[in-house]
This record gives sequence, C-alpha cells and structure tokens, in this order.
Amino acid sequence: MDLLALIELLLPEGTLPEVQSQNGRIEWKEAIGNIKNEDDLFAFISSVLQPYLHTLSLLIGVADVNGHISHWWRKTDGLTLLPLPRKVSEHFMQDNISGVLEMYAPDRRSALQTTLFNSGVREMLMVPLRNHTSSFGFLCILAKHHNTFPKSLQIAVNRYAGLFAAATLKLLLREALPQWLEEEDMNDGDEQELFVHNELLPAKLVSGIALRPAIKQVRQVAPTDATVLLTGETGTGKELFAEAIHLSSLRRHKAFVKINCAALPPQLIESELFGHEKGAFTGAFHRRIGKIEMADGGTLFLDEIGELPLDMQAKLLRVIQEKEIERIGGSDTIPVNVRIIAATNRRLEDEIQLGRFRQDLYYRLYVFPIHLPALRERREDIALLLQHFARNAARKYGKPIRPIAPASVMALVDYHWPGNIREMEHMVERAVIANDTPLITIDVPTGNKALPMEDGAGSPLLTLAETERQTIIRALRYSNGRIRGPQGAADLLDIKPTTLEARMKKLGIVKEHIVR
Ligand SMILES: Nc1ncnc2c1ncn2[C@@H]1O[C@H](COP(=O)(O)OP(=O)(O)OP(=O)(O)O)[C@@H](O)[C@H]1O
Repeated sequence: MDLLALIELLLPEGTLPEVQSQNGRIEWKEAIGNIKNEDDLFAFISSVLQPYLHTLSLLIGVADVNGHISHWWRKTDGLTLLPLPRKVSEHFMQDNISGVLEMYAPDRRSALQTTLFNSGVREMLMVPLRNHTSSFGFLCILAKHHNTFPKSLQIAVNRYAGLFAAATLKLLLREALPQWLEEEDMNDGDEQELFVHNELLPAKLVSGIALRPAIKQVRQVAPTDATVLLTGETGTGKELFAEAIHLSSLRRHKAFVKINCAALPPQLIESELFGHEKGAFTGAFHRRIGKIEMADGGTLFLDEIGELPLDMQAKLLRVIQEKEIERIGGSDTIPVNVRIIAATNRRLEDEIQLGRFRQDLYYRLYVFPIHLPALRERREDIALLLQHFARNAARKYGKPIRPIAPASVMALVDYHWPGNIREMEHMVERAVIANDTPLITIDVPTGNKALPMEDGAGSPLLTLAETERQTIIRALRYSNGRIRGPQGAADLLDIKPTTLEARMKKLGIVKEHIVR
C-alpha cells in the first residue's frame, strides 16, 4: 500500500475534494503528492487559499495520543512569533475550537493565545485537523488586525479542511515511516509513475505507464480460469506476470508449478509432465508424480511452449480438453484441475506455418493473450526502472542508495536492450557493486550501439510533458478516441476521465485530431 492510500484510509470518507489548480481541477492525491517537507506543506496550503487571502501566517499543531502537542510547524508573513510555550493548548485539542477567535488581551486560560497576542496576533482562524475518529491537530491562520478574514475564506477553509489534514498527515507519516520517505525521494516525485499495483501481485513487479494495459489485463483475467498466453521477447517479465496472474487468482493458495519446455531433453519431458509408475521404464525405480498432477487445484506455467515437441503438444491438448492424465506405465486416468498459463518468445503463428506447432493447440492456448512490450518499445519507463533496480541492488548489497548519473540514464534510454528487463537488472546490479561514487555510472555495453527510435527520428530523451503527451495519444488511439467507460483512454491510463481531460487541455491534445 502506498502512503496516499494509507492517508485515504485514515480520513473520514468524502472529506477529500478535488482542488482548483492553475490548469484546472486536480485530484487530491495529485495535489499533495509532492509534499515532502514543511515548506512544501505551507506552499500547498497557501496556494489553495491564495484566492481568498494574499499573505498568510500559518501555524500547525499536531497532538500525540495524550493530547499534547508534539509537532509545531509555522510560517509567518510579517509576524514575529514569540517562542511557543512548551506545554500549551490542551484546551485547543479538548474543546476542538474552530472558527474565528479575536484577541484583545492576553488570555489567562490559554498560554498559546497569550503568546500569540504578545506576538502581535489579533485574529486567528482555527481549523481542527481530523482523522476518522478525532482531531489530531489544528491549523491556525494568523492575522495582525481584526476583521481580516472574509466569509469566503472561512467557507473555503472548512471545505478544504480534509485536504489540509491529508497534507499534514503526509508529512507526519513521512517522518514516522522512513521507508516511504526513501521511496518517494528516490523517485523525486515520480513515484506515481512507477508502482506496485496491488498487494496480491508479486512485490517485485513494478510498472511504468507502458505496462498498464498488460497489468489491467492481468486484473481482468486473473479471477477467471481462462488459459492465458503470454508473449514477449526474452526478459520482458513473462514469468513474473504468470506469477502475478496466479497470485491474483482464486487459486493463489494452491501450487504454482513451472515447467520450462526448452530446458528439458525431449525424452524426459513426458515423464516430467505426466509422471510415471514404478517400473514404467528402465530406471523407473519409484512412482513419480508429474508436474501437471502437482499443479492440481493450482496453476501450471508452461514456459517456452513453442519448444514443446509435436508429440507432447498432442498429449497436452488432450489434457486441456479432457482434464485428465495418465501416468506413464499406468492404466488409471487421473482427473486434474489446472489453470494453464503458457509463455513464448516465438511467433506461434510462424511456427504453425512451419509445421512446428499444432494449430488446434494454439487455439486452445490463445484464449486470453497478453503481450509484454520490449523495453525499447517502452523507453518512457527506462529511467524509472533504472532507479528502481539501483535502489533494490543497494538494499541487497548493503550499499547506500545513490542515483544513477544523468548522462548514463540518457545513454541507456537510447540503448536497444536485447535482454530487456533481465539485462537491465543485472547491469544495474553490477554497477551498484562496482561504483562507490556519489552518482552511479553505467556504460552502454560495447558492441551494442544504440538503435534509432522505431520512427527513425533518432532517439532524443523526451521531456516528461512530451512523454505524457505521447502516452495519452497512444491511449486515445487505442480506445478510438473514447475517454470514458471500460477500455476508454482514462480507464487504460488508470486515471479519472476528468483528470485526463484536464491534462489533454493542458497539453493541447485534441482527440479529433488524433482519431479520424
Ligand atoms: N515489470 C517488472 N518489474 C520488475 N522486475 C521485472 C519486471 N519484468 C521482469 N522483471 C525481472 O526481469 C527478470 C526477467 O523476467 P522474467 O524471467 O519474468 O522474463 P521472461 O519474459 O519470462 O524471460 P524468458 O523469456 O527469458 O524466460 C526477472 O528477474 C524479473 O524479476
């Protein structure tokens, strides 16, 4: 679970509105996503309240479980705040004061009010910061004069109180839970683009924008028992995705059994798949349970299915159709209930033409195909994945987490990655081990010159805005210009339709120009 999802759980439902930014309305998660320190927090609050009041002096207090203020954050515009008393404002927390407080004299009941009065504060607008069950702190807007706060400001402050609470919680949780701090900082605000999608997927599966359609397909197909055919070059993550489907399925508590059809000599494959009875052939001293039987109730992952010999293809077809097997040398048929996921880096259509793959088996497997793009087809994700693997390798080898040198990142974005993610993972790991400099440098492998981009236009590093533009355009083309609904562009990109429309407006994308 990410930090923002946790915040959403902690706050009362319906208290997190969208906010108006310079470029239209944006979702709360996006609005507070980049808050990393006190300055960011105050800049955010000021920007929300800017239309109502230009100069803001702000004070935020957060209480511990006993109601004592454990955190003070302040930003003063033209006010010199005296040091705040150490043990103050219990009654602020207890009475849950909200609204405008006028100050005409030091207040005996509250050390905080007295301090503020003596600091020159004459009016204060107070907003409790609430979680599900109670107030955990307060936000004060301070003014040097009476009658400073217009009614519109008071209404806005109440409307956005949930958002201010979320923003404050973000800072508190970052301090309390440093692992998030590290994750967020490494990605420098881009964390939203590189994410683990849900707890049921393998934790190591990360995805940038380009993998989102495949992840979406995983979510769609996982709960069914449909056969899945994963296609993609070597190292694109087919096995990881097979595991993801299994872990997101109802079979997740049963076995996930893998068989690599390319790794076994043909004479062993049958016994590996179907098992054998004792004495079935010379050397069969014991009964052996085959992989299909082992996967009963769970998932059978047939990697490199294109390498399966033709006679085995016929036997596999029978298993899929009849849902039963016979061990070699056995006379009984054994019912099996397995979900089949197959993977290949060959074009099975070509293999059929060449007479190396059975067409009937192909149709049995081609129920729900998922294609994993090669890394060079998803260059927009390369920089983020590099940082991800650098962080992982640093943890694995007990090294400090360091960024990769921008020049290396630029060169690697242009590289053609024949070994895809597997190649990247190993390359980064080697560099992390070998480098002790503040920035990790990685050389593009020699003898592998960067290939031009698919469109032949060279391979410049794209700006984030341009990357976003191209991704939105791709999604619109894919959805035939449809923004809303299942398989609409917003759905594919996993964002709200209103957010997509706002981004299209900002980036000057007109869907009629894209889809004709
Ligand atoms: N999206 C991803 N996020 C994180 N790691 C990934 C991702 N995709 C692949 N990897 C890592 O890259 C390596 C290769 O992945 P995997 O074995 O799943 O690829 P493959 O397509 O099955 O390769 P092959 O066709 O050679 O069997 C693994 O270590 C895997 O953990």
